[in-house]
Parts: sequence; structure tokens; C-alpha cells
Amino acid sequence: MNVEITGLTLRFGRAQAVAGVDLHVGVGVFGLLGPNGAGKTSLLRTLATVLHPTSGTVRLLERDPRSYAQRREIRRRLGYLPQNLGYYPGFTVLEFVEYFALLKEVPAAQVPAAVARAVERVDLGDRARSKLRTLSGGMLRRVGIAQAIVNDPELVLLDEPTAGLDPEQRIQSRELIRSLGQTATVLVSTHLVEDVAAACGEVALMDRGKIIYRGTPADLAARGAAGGVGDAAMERGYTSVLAEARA
Ligand SMILES: Nc1ncnc2c1ncn2[C@@H]1O[C@H](COP(=O)(O)OP(=O)(O)OP(=O)(O)O)[C@@H](O)[C@H]1O
Repeated sequence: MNVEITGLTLRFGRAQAVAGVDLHVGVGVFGLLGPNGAGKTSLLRTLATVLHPTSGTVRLLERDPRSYAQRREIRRRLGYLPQNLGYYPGFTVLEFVEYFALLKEVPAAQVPAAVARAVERVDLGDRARSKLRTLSGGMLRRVGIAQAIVNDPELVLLDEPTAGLDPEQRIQSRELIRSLGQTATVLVSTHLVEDVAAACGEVALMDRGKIIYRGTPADLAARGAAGGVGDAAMERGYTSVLAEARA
């Protein structure tokens, strides 16, 4: 199992962002759904080793992120697209993705090919030499995905990867996510239920820091038959599971 979490809690002062999560995930695409403030980003940041759990145990890629040496090894093998990715506006797409390749300690001789491949995979080959300040919001999101995958990661954490993408690009990004999921564990946080239906083999629904549902997208959609609210089956499943958990 690439992700093994037991009894995870995460507090920010009095706020409990994650309130006791157990999660074991292997290779494939795993969707994280849930309302604003449910704790999805906090969970992903913990998996990215940028937040330390308040309590509970986390094992990633068979390693313990509390140990410096093992954390470093996890970070080499990890790809993370944060919700808000900071960037240097004067960098070109290639320079930016190369910078992450170096941070992730991709061997120097492999960097140019790895960068070119990542940029091609997000369909930005024709903007490779453009400065980031000249790109659209959707293009910047794709640059963010490129930096996440430049090291061929075994664990990929994507926080709202398709936010701001046009329909064509969303379809392409879902294809990319599915292809990453053939060899890696890919966790995707999203508000777009169509993305989950199209790209994820499994899905979890979070609410108030807890995982209240885990199953296949088809199972979640089927849960809507009993009377959730929404236009699509998956939306009805989502609202029905939430209402049940809150009753
Ligand atoms: N750095 C922080 N300091 C204080 N509280 C925080 C911090 N980060 C998150 N929180 C709180 O933790 C809870 C979970 O937030 P989180 O961002 O993980 O939710 P989310 O499910 O990703 O939401 P969204 O869908 O809006 O992105 C919220 O109540 C939020 O206010």
C-alpha cells in the first residue's frame, strides 16, 4: 500500500481539520470529494509531508515521514499540486518545471528529457518558452501538473487539478490522470463530480474532517436513487450521503 493512514487527526488551534481518518490506498486513481472546509486539502498536505499530524500514524511509499532520511526519499518520489501554487512570474514554463526536477533530485543527465516530457504531457509544448506571467489561469494549472509529474512520481497528490480548465483541457487532464493511475497512487481532490466519474476507480467523501463514505463512483451514484438533490446521478449520491451523515 502506498498510503497507509491510521487515526489521523490534524488541529489548527481549536479547529480540527482532520478528525480521525483511516485510509489505505494502493495503485490507481482515488477521488476525494467533500464540501468546503471538509479537510481535503489538509489531508493532502499531510500526505505531501508539509503538515505534521497532531496524532495518528502515516506511512507513505512504505516509509515513515517522521524520519528525515525517509521523508526526503518520499519527497523524491512524490508529486504534489497544491491548491495555490506559488511561482516566479519571470520563469519560463521550462525553467519552472526544471526547478522542481532539481528540487526532487532527478539525476542531472535526465532533467532535460524529463522536463520536456512533463511539459508535453500537459499539452504546453508550444508555450514551453513563455514566461509564466504571460499564461492564462488554466495554463498555469497545467504547469502545476507538469511540475508534479516531472519525477515520474509513485504517489501523486492533486488538489483541484482541473479547476479553471476549459472542457477540452479537462478531458485531456482526466486522461493524463487515468494514465498516471496505471502505475502510481493518485489522490485527486475535486469539487467536480464529473471528474470523479470519469477518472477515479474509487472515491471517498469527506465531511467535517471525517471520511463518511468510500466506494466506487458507480456505488456513490447509486446512493442517489434514494432521493439526493442534484442534476446528475453522482450529485444526487453526494448530497444523499452527506444528508445521511449529518442526520
Ligand atoms: N492553516 C490553517 N489555519 C487554521 N485553520 C485552517 C488552516 N488550514 C485549514 N484550516 C481549517 O481546517 C478546516 C479544513 O480546511 P481544508 O482546507 O482542509 O478543507 P477543504 O476540504 O480542502 O476545503 P475546500 O473545498 O474549501 O478547499 C477548515 O475549517 C479550515 O478553516
